[in-house]
Amino acid sequence: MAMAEGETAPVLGSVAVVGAGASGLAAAYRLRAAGVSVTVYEAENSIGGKLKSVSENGFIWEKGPNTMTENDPSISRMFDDLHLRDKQQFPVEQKKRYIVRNASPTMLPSNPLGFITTGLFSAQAKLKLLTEPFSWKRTKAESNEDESVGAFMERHFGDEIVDYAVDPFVAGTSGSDPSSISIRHSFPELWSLEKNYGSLFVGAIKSGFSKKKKQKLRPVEFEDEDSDFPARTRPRRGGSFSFVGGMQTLANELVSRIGKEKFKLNTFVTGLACNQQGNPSRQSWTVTGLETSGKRSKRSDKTFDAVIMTAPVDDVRAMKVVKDGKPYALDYLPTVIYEPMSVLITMFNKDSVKRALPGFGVLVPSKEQQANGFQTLGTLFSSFMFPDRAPEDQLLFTTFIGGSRNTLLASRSKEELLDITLKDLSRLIGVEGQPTAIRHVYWEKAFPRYSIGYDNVLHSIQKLESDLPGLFYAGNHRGGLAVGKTIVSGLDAAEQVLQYLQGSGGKKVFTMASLEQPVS
Ligand SMILES: Cc1cc2nc3c(=O)[nH]c(=O)nc-3n(C[C@H](O)[C@H](O)[C@H](O)COP(=O)(O)OP(=O)(O)OC[C@H]3O[C@@H](n4cnc5c(N)ncnc54)[C@H](O)[C@@H]3O)c2cc1C
Ligand SMILES: C=Cc1c2[nH]c(c1C)Cc1[nH]c(c(CCC(=O)O)c1C)Cc1[nH]c(c(C)c1CCC(=O)O)Cc1[nH]c(c(C)c1C=C)C2
Repeated sequence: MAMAEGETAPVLGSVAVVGAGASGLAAAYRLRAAGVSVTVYEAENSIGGKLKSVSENGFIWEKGPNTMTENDPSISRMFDDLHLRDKQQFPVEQKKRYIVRNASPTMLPSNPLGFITTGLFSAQAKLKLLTEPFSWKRTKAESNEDESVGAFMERHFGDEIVDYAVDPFVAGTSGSDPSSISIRHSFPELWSLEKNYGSLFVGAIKSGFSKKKKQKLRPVEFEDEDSDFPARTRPRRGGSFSFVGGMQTLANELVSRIGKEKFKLNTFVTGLACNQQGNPSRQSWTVTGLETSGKRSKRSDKTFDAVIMTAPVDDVRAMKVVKDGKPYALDYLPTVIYEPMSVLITMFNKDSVKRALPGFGVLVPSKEQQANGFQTLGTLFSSFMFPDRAPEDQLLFTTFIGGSRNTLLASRSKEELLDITLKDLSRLIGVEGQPTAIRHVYWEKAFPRYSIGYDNVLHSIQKLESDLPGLFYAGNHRGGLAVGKTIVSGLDAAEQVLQYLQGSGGKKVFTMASLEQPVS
């Protein structure tokens, strides 16, 4: 519909987004693109949530995520729209990853020949893996009840693969351990493979499991005269990546598109009120925020058509919610277990590291902690992955300590954690002497644990949304911990809000001439 000179596009509605992490920013970005007026509430003094890059003295290091993957077309569309392609940064070495075996970093095989020759697994373990289609145990397969990742994978591949592949992978992607997390919620694709095919091997082949992961990405759509591929068909680069300047660059690009003026920083949302009397209508939501500046706090109430909530479930439970004038109890929201994690950043002169390894990083299995006294979960070779993260003569490492395995270690002091880190790095990569600089970040609630019985959390979130029309939940408490998954979660919530504003699902809430303005 053409607009008269000077006429502004009709505001399609007003939405509050609580939380300026990856999911909240993605949701706000999508809503703005569709012409919705957004207000983003953020308790902290900065945006990004767990996305926090620090640039100082020639180093760039991450408090939270170091990399992400582009595992959904909606992320690709967002990157193209934000012109992020030329800011994407791929690690120098994607594949070289190490797992400690017999106290020594051993490269994880990345192809069939490597698998045959690797010293990471014994011949029996290799045989067990190769004969999985015939040897996997069906005990739990028929039942629908949940199962731990460890028990599931042990049924298919045996305990050595669990100890030296599954255990470090789980630690390195969630800070948890195979016996504590649910297969159905942590690796739903694997769970479905067993349901549909029994053997994971057979299922992966028949379902094109790995091909499907690659196909999810659209070919790149831009003219590039010196490309090897004809323009418009060049496949997207796979694997994990960061951005020039660190992961915070993604958050900053989203904020500049959304508009800084849409953000209320230092504003903790303490309460929500919805007044619909059973009939969702415009401006039926009131958000109460407590803005802190120095020692002073100021309460503010503002009304909206809908709310997207990305705060952790524990924070939501602490909020005061009123529905049609009566208190709405949130005590059905279950307590979520969170993995604590300390991140220790160390910088060294290059000549202090006698056996530097080329690659992504090294993971320490639980068995190696128990048998050989290691105490770290793993270390990213940050400046090897991204050489611009440290001055030419320095090396930057990111070490993770804690998680479900070493809960108490996570909250130790920087000095104690440095001592633990230096001991492990000395044995693994020949670090000598003291680092030139150290940084320490402690995340008390680094990751929600997708434990067995996590259905309770998911069902309670669904109840929250169905009891309170116009409230939509997004973030890493469902759909996955990865940055990419939380972005998709935020984009999905925005799509649901757009449908809600249009009044689909039976209840006509608002009529709009044109709902969606395509994301350019
Ligand atoms: C140390 C670490 C390393 C990681 N590494 C990786 C990695 O390499 N790759 C990867 O893909 N993922 C990684 N992750 C996971 C990923 O970073 C997170 O899962 C994801 O960023 C979470 O995004 P979110 O929007 O769900 O939540 P968050 O980023 O936690 O954002 C929620 C926001 O809500 C705000 N908030 C909470 N309560 C309120 C309130 N009442 N009012 C207002 N605001 C509120 C918070 O301040 C926060 O800013 C890592 C996470 C950590 C902690
Ligand atoms: C040693 C501990 C950790 C390391 N990174 C994290 C922890 C707890 C946090 C983390 N890293 C990734 C994710 C997203 C997981 C996902 O579902 O995609 C999270 C929450 C990325 C990642 N890290 C590793 C893998 C295999 C992935 C998935 C994406 C990719 O393949 O790159 C393994 C890994 N993590 C760490 C190291 C040192 C390492 C491998 C050597 C550190």
